[in-house]
Amino acid sequence: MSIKNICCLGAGYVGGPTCSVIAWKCPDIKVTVVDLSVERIAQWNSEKLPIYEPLLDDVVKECRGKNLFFTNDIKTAILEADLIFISVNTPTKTFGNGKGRAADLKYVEGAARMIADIAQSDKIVVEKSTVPVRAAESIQNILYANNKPGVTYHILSNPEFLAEGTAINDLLYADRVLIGGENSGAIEQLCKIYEHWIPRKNILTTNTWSSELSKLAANAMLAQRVSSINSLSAVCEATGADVSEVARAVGLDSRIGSKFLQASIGGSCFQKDILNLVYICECLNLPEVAAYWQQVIDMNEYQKSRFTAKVVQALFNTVSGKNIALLGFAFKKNTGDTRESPAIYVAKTLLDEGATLNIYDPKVEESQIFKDLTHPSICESPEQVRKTVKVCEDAYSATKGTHAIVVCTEWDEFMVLDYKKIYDGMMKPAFIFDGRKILDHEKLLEYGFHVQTIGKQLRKPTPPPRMTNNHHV
Ligand SMILES: NC(=O)C1=CN([C@@H]2O[C@H](COP(=O)(O)OP(=O)(O)OC[C@H]3O[C@@H](n4cnc5c(N)ncnc54)[C@H](O)[C@@H]3O)[C@@H](O)[C@H]2O)C=CC1
Ligand SMILES: O=C(O)[C@H]1O[C@H](OP(=O)(O)OP(=O)(O)OC[C@H]2O[C@@H](n3ccc(=O)[nH]c3=O)[C@H](O)[C@@H]2O)[C@H](O)[C@@H](O)[C@@H]1O
Repeated sequence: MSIKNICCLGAGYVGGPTCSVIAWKCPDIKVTVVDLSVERIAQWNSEKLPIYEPLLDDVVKECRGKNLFFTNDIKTAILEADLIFISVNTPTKTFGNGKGRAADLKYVEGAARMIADIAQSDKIVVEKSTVPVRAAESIQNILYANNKPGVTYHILSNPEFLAEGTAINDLLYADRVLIGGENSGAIEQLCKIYEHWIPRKNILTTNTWSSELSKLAANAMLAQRVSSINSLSAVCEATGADVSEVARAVGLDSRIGSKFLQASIGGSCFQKDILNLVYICECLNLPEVAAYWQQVIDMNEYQKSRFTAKVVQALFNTVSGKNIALLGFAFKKNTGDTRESPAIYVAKTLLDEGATLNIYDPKVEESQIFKDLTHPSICESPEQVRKTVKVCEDAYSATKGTHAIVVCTEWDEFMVLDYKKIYDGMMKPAFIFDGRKILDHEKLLEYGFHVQTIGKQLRKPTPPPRMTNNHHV
């Protein structure tokens, strides 16, 4: 038997792009993506997709209505499917045991219960969400606790390694696809799907627990590199070394490699997975291992707070009553996702210090910015946030009349702005804080900006020419 019908539970940043690519590459397979959210499914069926991801629109347009469907009819989709991906969210728990660290598996459990309630025939159930090691065991227990006679489930782990902003390319040209499981027949069926476009040598099969742990390990090691270079950026600022030069020199060692060595104001999505890894290590009574990975998270937090403290300090230790422009709100370029975005931290700190903010991001909706900044964990007074934050249409209107600019996301368009024009429209002295190291700092200094960035000391701006008698007309 080969797979003819796929259902994906969860139409998010993973379920949507992954299933769109599967549908595109496997025209003989019907792919149905379902979600509990009526609004999200309506967006997937509209002209404006619920997530921004380069190339995604093209792939969806190519397949939607042919062999790719988005629906809230979860029941029919599960009944028809031979294979079901669980791609639901696994956020950090906000309550009870493991609060603030453990992954909240309620959505995974909910998905497993739905399958158990609805399924009438054999299913391959594929865990695509990022989960703690041995989560597949819990899924299996739920499925078999409600077992109907004659229905067999095979549970596989198939973690996703795509990064937002490059999801389609990551899916099309994956370094590897990882499939963990115990049933060789089920593994083979999933391999066959990927083999439509991924060379067999790049499809790795392991036992279930190795697969689950490899996902957390990959994210932990990526995060560790970012934390390592960020820690060195502080040393650079204190010594006169330049972190970009250090990263280049270090990265040319083929054992180290040059990717993922970009110092910045701090990372994102990683955080929930490393927190989860730390929690698992503690539960396994491995405190030294837990402390090791905790330090990776702590360094990320330190980087955010260090950068924001520098902003306040440079602005004469007070931002109260000052108007500051935040360029970028997404956690990285080419996505509208703001989950764990360092911009939220920067905005919160500046608002707490009494600043007013103008925020501009090319892809984050105004409603999302206010949702993030008025979240109870961020602010006590949503009214106050609404009074002190303005979401702007473009970078020029956001920066006009402000005392300072903070670049929070590395959007390409921020590199090519007319900074002379921006400087002229700002209060003086005009400050710019490049949290992503994307701007031409020497040019900015020439225009008269006070410039600060990560991992590099910059000289003072050239002072304006002194007035002499010759200048009087
Ligand atoms: N965002 C990313 O770049 C990556 C995320 N992951 C992992 O993939 C998983 C999903 O992440 P995202 O897609 O970003 O989350 P998301 O929050 O964008 O999407 C999850 C969707 O699942 C839906 N959902 C929850 N319970 C459901 C149920 N029982 N039936 C149907 N739909 C249900 C939610 O309504 C939501 O729309 C997480 O475990 C995440 O850690 C893995 C690799 C990359
Ligand atoms: O499991 C996940 O959620 C995904 O997490 C990351 O993907 P993502 O968070 O989308 O984006 P990254 O490109 O990894 O960036 C994460 C953060 O680190 C920052 N970063 C990244 C690289 C770098 O060199 N420096 C740096 O500061 C980015 O700006 C961003 O804020 C991983 O790269 C994916 O492989 C993984 O599938």
